[in-house]
Amino acid sequence: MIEKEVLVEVKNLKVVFGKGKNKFTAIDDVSFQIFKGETFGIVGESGSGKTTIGRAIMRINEVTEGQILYHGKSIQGKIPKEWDREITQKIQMIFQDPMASLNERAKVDYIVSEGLYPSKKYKDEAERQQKVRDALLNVGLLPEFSSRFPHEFSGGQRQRIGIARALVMEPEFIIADEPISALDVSIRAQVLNLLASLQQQNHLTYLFIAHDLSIVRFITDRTAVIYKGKIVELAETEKLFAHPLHPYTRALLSAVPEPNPYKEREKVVEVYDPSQHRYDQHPPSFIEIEDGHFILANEEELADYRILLKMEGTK
Ligand SMILES: Nc1ncnc2c1ncn2[C@@H]1O[C@H](COP(=O)(O)OP(=O)(O)OP(=O)(O)O)[C@@H](O)[C@H]1O
Repeated sequence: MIEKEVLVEVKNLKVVFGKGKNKFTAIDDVSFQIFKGETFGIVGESGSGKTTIGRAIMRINEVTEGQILYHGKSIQGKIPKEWDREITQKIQMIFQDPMASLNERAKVDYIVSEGLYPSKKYKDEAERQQKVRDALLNVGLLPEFSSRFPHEFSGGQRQRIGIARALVMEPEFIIADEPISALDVSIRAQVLNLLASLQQQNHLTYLFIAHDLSIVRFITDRTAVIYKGKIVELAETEKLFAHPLHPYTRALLSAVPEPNPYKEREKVVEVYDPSQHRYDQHPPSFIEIEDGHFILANEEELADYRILLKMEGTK
């Protein structure tokens, strides 16, 4: 087996918002690794905690318990200044809504440079401007656009500006939080293809957050399925789609429209009922059921899943 280099490791992450009666556990004991060069997907319905995980890695959301490691080193709490600067540069985020995430009063030049200014990654003004021009070109925009304001652009172009803002930092790891879901259906594929080619050119690693399974299937290598703050299943994307084990994953997948209209009629949409698990007496843990395939289950369920896997394997 090829040894995979772990770039990001999230260990037993817990994020709790609020205090006292308003306390809300948004992320509960979540663990996963992201390998260098891959696209790792997190998929789940609205409010399941996808963005909270991304924001915890970006150090926007505070970690209540657990650890986040980058290249094996902690990125939380009190860390050396040099390391802080390095991860601020290397980890970038692309946001969901390009209409809301760009400063309307600033020109593109300033928006794209925002991360550059404190990073000291350029020696003079000419070099900074050159970096902005290169970033714009890399995302398929004209360098002259740097003197315009966000309102002069379409949704797709604005998202390209958001991508340029991340790219100009020469990142290694990009968290893309539903980067195309706010865009017109007609331009989604262009932006996805742009992200894919930038990954190739710049050897990037992506954490791709989405609720749309067909996009996840298209772009990710491995996928984690999240339900109410817990990852219920994680596997190579093709495997997950071919042999989903957890009832929540099965329900999610059963709701995806089939490309073949004749097959659609035969398809049974499964409904997930969380009360089917008897976790009061036998709590679950996140277990590797086969190589690289993890599932949230207790002992009893695990035995059932093993049988299911064997049956699917012999089909
Ligand atoms: N700063 C906060 N304070 C209190 N609750 C929060 C905060 N941020 C997020 N939450 C709550 O945590 C839960 C998870 O939110 P999160 O945004 O991570 O979900 P999501 O899966 O990304 O959903 P969406 O697809 O709608 O963005 C939600 O119930 C949300 O209301």
